[in-house]
Amino acid sequence: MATVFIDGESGTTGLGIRERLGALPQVTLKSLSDDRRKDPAARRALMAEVDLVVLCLPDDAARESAALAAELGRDAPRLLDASTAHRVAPGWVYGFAELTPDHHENIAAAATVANPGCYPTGAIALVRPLVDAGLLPADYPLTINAVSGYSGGGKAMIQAHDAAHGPAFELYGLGLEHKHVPETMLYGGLSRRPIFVPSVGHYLKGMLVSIPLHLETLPGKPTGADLRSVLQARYAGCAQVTVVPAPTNGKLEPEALNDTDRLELYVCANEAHRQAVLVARLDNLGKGASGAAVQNIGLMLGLRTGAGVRELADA
Ligand SMILES: NC(=O)C1=CN([C@@H]2O[C@H](COP(=O)(O)OP(=O)(O)OC[C@H]3O[C@@H](n4cnc5c(N)ncnc54)[C@H](OP(=O)(O)O)[C@@H]3O)[C@@H](O)[C@H]2O)C=CC1
Ligand SMILES: CC(=O)N[C@@H](CCC(=O)OP(=O)(O)O)C(=O)O
Repeated sequence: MATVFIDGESGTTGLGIRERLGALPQVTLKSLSDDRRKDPAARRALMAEVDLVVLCLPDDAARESAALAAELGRDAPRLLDASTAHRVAPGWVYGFAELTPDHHENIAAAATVANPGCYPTGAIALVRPLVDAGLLPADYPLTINAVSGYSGGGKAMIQAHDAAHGPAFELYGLGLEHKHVPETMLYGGLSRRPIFVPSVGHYLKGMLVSIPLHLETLPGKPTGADLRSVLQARYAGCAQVTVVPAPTNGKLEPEALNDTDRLELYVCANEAHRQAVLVARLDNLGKGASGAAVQNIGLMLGLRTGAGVRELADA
């Protein structure tokens, strides 16, 4: 039996993890009472009792919590951080299990794992195999467009949209400093900073990440089918990631994978115009947050969660 403490269990991501872990008989969840859940001494004491702590906190609180765990020295539990605080930090393993064919082994062996951002999950899944295959140069001038449901902004944005019927659609991050760009570059294998244009719609959850490409500008002038076969080869056998044929009606909407932990990848190409758009679809609270976290918890604790990657799924 493995013991887990979710620090921030009443937040959006924490609730999703708690719900998923509640269905796993091999895991016992430990909690603090409401009046003690922000008390550093109480959090550190509970950390000493468990195998794994999941941080579902704002970045500053996640750094504070990781420091509390480090104070326990040899008794420190393993950590999985859902925030942005440690995603490109030295010593932390990036928690995108499908990053490379054997990356799930790095997660399984790690003391500290950083769960990916929702947008980078889609962008890295599309880009990294193409960079590794030499079809997309690391310094290609990429643009990444994306739309998310408002739950991506946590409790504050959910309350704002629920209370006041927020804007139907809004571009944001137009200062071009979004917190997800560093991890997208590092784990996407990109040397040139992509232009990232996120947006949020007046719906709860569901995400599309899309990347336009001029095929003639890529090395070897590939077809859309060439790009698709690289993605298919990379994700063959992955339980959560599927390469799907382009929609025949030319449409994709963001909510189709809601309440699943799946990620769908598309290559939508027009060979006459030599243009393509890569698209990733996911539930930002599923594979974009809590679903990925439970996949990583399963790898770290050696549990069968039904969310395996290749060998783990077959074990
Ligand atoms: N929502 C999403 O789609 C995704 C979110 N994330 C990341 O996960 C993390 C959590 O996000 P999310 O769940 O959306 O955020 P929420 O705002 O929904 O929840 C955050 C939780 O942390 C608690 N908290 C804040 N400060 C402290 C503290 N000092 N000590 C203990 N608890 C504290 C809050 O308490 P209180 O209830 O009192 O406010 C709240 O319950 C963030 O870093 C976010 O960036 C990652 C991927 C996707
Ligand atoms: C709609 C919305 O506001 N989305 C959030 C990202 C959500 C998320 O992924 O947060 P992490 O960085 O912790 O992964 C944003 O753009 O800041």
